[in-house]
Amino acid sequence: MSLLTLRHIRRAFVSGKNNQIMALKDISMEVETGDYVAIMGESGAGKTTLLNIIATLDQASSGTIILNNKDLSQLSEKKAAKFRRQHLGFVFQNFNLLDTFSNQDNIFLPLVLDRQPLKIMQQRLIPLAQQLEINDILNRYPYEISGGQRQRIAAARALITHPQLLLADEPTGALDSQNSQRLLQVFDQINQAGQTILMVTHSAATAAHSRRTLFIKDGIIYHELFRGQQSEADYLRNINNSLSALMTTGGE
Ligand SMILES: Nc1ncnc2c1ncn2[C@@H]1O[C@H](COP(=O)(O)OP(=O)(O)OP(=O)(O)O)[C@@H](O)[C@H]1O
Repeated sequence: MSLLTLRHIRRAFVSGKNNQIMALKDISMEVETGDYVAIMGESGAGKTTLLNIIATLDQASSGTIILNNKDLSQLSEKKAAKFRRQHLGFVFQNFNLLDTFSNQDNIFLPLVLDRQPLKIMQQRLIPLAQQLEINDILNRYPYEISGGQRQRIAAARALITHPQLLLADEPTGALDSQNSQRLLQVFDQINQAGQTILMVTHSAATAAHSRRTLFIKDGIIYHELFRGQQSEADYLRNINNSLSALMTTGGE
């Protein structure tokens, strides 16, 4: 079943006097429930713009975006905020945790904003804390823990709402390889358990955990790779080959 549908998404930015930048030119794509999609492309290709539009943090200049039969192009800012909280989970490169809240309170925040009872929050935290190995640091503060631990707290905050779609923008960008692997193993596990994931990354090794990779160039989807039955190593090699072709040829 298609969870997310984008049709002819365009996004223009005006910079300076009469200078228009077409960050997204014509993006159409579908994401099925249970899919794990990586989005790659050079700096300035339009990846973050695309993710922000899917996240309802930005609006397309034209085109439609439908998540679970709901047209997101028409949402007011207030409705979009509620929609984000209830249906989307976010993991960012820089964690975006609040230093004045304990790690546990950071994780609870989306449910607090949604006025969920404490009992529900505590029940949902138990399996997540175990899976993400964060039990020992729940009562500490974000500034008292390592980058890898911070990203696992951020992942718990994203997942505690049981989002229909997990959106990740460079989730391993600030992590060393060991912590990247640890986070990606969790992503693998939750995807195998049915969580749909859409992730922007510069890292081919990170993208090699996905089920398919979309390559964006100059605001369009330029190429797509499916993992299928390939080993992670073969998929990684193909992603690297596609990236080289993307950067050197500049065309088909
Ligand atoms: N608010 C904005 N105002 C003007 N131009 C913008 C704005 N945001 C993005 N752009 C332009 O849109 C294009 C796409 O930017 P975007 O941030 O989506 O690229 P990206 O692929 O995520 O790049 P990176 O990998 O460097 O993060 C770029 O040319 C960028 O300069």
